[in-house]
Amino acid sequence: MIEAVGLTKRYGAKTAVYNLSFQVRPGTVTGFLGPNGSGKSTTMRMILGLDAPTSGHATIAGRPFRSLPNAPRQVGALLDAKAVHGGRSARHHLLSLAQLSGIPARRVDEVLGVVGLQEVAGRRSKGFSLGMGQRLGIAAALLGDPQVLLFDEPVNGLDPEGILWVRNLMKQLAAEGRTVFVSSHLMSEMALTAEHLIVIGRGQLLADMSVKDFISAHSADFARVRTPDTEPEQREKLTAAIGEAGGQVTPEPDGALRVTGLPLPRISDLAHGAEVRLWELSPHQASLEEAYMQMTQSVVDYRSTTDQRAGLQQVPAGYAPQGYAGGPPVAPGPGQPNPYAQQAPYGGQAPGAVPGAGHPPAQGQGHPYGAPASYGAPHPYGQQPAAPMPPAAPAAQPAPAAQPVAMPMPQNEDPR
Ligand SMILES: Nc1ncnc2c1ncn2[C@@H]1O[C@H](COP(=O)(O)OP(=O)(O)OP(=O)(O)O)[C@@H](O)[C@H]1O
Repeated sequence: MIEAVGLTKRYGAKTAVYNLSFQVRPGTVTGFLGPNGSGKSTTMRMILGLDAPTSGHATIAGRPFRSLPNAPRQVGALLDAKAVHGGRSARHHLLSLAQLSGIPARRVDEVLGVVGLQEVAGRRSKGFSLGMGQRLGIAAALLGDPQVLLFDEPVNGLDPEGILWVRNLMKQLAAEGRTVFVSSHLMSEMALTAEHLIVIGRGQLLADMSVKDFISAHSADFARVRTPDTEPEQREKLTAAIGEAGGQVTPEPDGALRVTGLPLPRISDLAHGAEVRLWELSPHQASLEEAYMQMTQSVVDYRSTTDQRAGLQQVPAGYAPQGYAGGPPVAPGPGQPNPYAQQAPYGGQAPGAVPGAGHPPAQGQGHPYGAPASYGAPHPYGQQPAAPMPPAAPAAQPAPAAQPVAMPMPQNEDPR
């Protein structure tokens, strides 16, 4: 189990984490959510003894990380996939970690197989893609077969197959009774992977509860209603009837109506009474993403503004068709000179060009990781769901936040 008690971290005037208390229990995947800069990585660093708390403490299995005997055999972590010596091959990177922790060398090939990197194990990791680096980081976390695992955005850069694999890996690790604490910004993925959530905003606890409870506590169920597309007056009649009956109607992008505040049979009766035909009337539960957005909208620090393209609205005559309203220059009208005439089309392929080194393999060719053992065949971390976990208590108060930082791996590197 991981436990944080009154964890607080200040960097000068900036409070990154404030009075954070929670437990991450074994046997379930616990998602760690929060907007950019909310303190997730800082919290994980404090749990792993990489940052000292300003006050409060964090323990793993009842002890601070730094006083755990042979910590790499008890705790595995992926914090920053780039924190590897780029000149070292994947195998050598893992071998050096194994040697430092007294882990047998044969375990290296096991974890290379689990993450699907056997084919590139001899390649220097500096040539690895983002996703390959993530896989190497996950391999390092699994090396000591630890009971407690922390993953900071493990699916970052992974392809859909890799994302599915990580999801199943996390669930399997939890089903084996391990403690799995994983941060992610991908809400749809979290909804499929985690059973329990710890949500923070501006360094403070916003929620500590099951995914199911979180969704029902922070969003409303709704009905989707669709009237015949060809008869907009039917839609208007139904909207009016629902409004008069106290329901709230929001148009959906696809033309349907989202109705809250009325049960489905009542909506059906109202439609019948207004002589409106229905093409759809279906119950819906809000997604984790909707619930998360609802809860965290007041603690988001970094918001985009509309791109006004100041000073770029006026495109020189002859460079844009009428009605052009910003964006990159476009092709000239007929009879006008084309300033890009000598350039190859963007993204296009010059006549006679052939794919060179670095192009992805064509369909049917081997995967660059050549990973039958991990991609297709069953591996030790299969597909069983994790066991459920009871909810714990929430708490909260606001505090400031700023820029995210890169994190080193909790291990000794040996740069050559
Ligand atoms: N070493 C540091 N010095 C100063 N400020 C820091 C340091 N590390 C983190 N911070 C600040 O602490 C806050 C929390 O950062 P942290 O990286 O923990 O957030 P996060 O939730 O992991 O963000 P993201 O989701 O973007 O990765 C940010 O405001 C960040 O700028």
